[in-house]
Amino acid sequence: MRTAVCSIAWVKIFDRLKRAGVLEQKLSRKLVHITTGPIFVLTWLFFSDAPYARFIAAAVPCLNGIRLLAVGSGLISNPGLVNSMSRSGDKAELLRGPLYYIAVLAAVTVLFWRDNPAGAITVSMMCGGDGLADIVGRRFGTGKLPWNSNKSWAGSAAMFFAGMAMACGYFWLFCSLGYFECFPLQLVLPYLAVVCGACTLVESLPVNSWFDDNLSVPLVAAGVSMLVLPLAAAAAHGCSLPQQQHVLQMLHIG
Ligand SMILES: Nc1ccn([C@@H]2O[C@H](COP(=O)(O)OP(=O)(O)OP(=O)(O)O)[C@@H](O)[C@H]2O)c(=O)n1
Ligand SMILES: C/C(=C\CO)CCC[C@H](C)CCC[C@H](C)CCCC(C)C
Repeated sequence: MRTAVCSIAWVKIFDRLKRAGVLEQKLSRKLVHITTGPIFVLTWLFFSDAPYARFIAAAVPCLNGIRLLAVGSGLISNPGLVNSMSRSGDKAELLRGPLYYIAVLAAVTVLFWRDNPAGAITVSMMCGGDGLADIVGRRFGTGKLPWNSNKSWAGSAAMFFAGMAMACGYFWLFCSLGYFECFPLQLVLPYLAVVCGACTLVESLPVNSWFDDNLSVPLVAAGVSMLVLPLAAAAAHGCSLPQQQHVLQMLHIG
């Protein structure tokens, strides 16, 4: 309940800052994008160990989703929310990017929760990575990517390193709190780099008009994490490359 109230208050704070002229619309929207997901992941730490805790936590994005559905479809009028969450001021936009974002938060909460790093990695790439790509790319993105003139090397580099830094932070935090097995960070880093690299590549493709970044990036982050994290675990337990391939075969991937 407290988290649900805080989520509304958090979005309102950015709306006020935008109205006061402290933040411009695009930046305010991106800061909401960058901060809400990662703060929500931190609230997971306040839940009990009960098996149903993840479902209670997932109620927060679900309630926000119902609110977006109601406003986006015109059932409820909330011009403030429409202005701060949409690019063009069109309420129907709430039913795309922002709704996908919330659906991803609900899905990773239920599917991965605190015991699978894939969840925190997915949120890191969708929020920290994709969000910073926009902020850095718009300001310093003069060198454009050869395969997409809308995206830049600076934006993609920011996405890769910001996503990776955030994922490492969560990895360290969740390990120190005993939610998943601690491996040396230098061992996990190459595997994490594969996940972040794949997400960065997908985000850079010129497919955004029909495949929203808030869907493509999390899908790739979760999928590749599930593929490489067992390998990282196997390597941490001293398995050789052939043994790691055996892990893949056991997962029906090799
Ligand atoms: N790898 C990237 C990603 C983004 N950008 C910059 O950030 C802007 C917005 O990118 P993006 O978020 O993909 O665009 P939209 O989907 O239109 O915006 P939003 O995510 O806010 O919906 C781009 O035009 C570009 O200037 C960039 O330079 N390099
Ligand atoms: C603008 C957004 C995405 C477009 O790319 C982000 C939309 C954010 C939502 C409207 C609010 C989401 C709230 C979270 C589910 C919970 C946050 C909890 C917390 C305590 C801040």
